[in-house]
Amino acid sequence: MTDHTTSPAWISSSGPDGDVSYPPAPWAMVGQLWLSVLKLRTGVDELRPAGVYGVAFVSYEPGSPLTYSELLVARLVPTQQHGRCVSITDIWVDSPASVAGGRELWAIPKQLCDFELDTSHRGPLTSTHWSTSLERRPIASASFTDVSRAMVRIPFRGTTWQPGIGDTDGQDRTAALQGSSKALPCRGRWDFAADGPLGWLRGARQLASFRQADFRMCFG
Ligand SMILES: CC(=O)CC(=O)O
Repeated sequence: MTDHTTSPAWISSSGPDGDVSYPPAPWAMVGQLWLSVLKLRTGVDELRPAGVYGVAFVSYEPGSPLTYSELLVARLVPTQQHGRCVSITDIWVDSPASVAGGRELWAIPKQLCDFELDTSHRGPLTSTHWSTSLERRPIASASFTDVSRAMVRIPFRGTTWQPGIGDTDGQDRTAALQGSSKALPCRGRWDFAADGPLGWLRGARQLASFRQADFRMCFG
């Protein structure tokens, strides 16, 4: 994890994990993303109803203003102003600056956890294993094999909508995202710890997985 905090334009914050500074919006990020789409039969609460969810591991790499790992769960929600938006229900990163920036700029409810990432290449094939834990207790792990690096770059765009949180004084926030990546379906297998914060996804049916290799994204 590398936080570059020298620019005076960065925003200082006494975030939930101590004093940090983070870049102003938008964030121009580069990295790697692995996403699986799951169908949850039984809702958990108002924010997590039955339906289709995306669960992803992301590595924001050098070239990004903040570098960190991320685990997120999101679903599509209808909004009046922006149509269907991505809404993140659960998210962890390993950068206190990213926690503060995500929460204060966009109401993204980031928390901290620990990550392990292991990636290896054989020819065009990439094999990847991710795991996460919170105070040594597992949250989720996943393994993927993909050939996305061999794909041509294709554009993507979207909008996130987040319900208000304390860090935004209860105000909803939206953020535009757009970029490009080398994206293809891949093989993915997830395990959610039964007694962890994503245990509610254990029974969800996995529908498909995708890898976005070498993405470039402008967020916010
Ligand atoms: C730029 C971002 O905040 C994206 C994320 O970390 O989810």
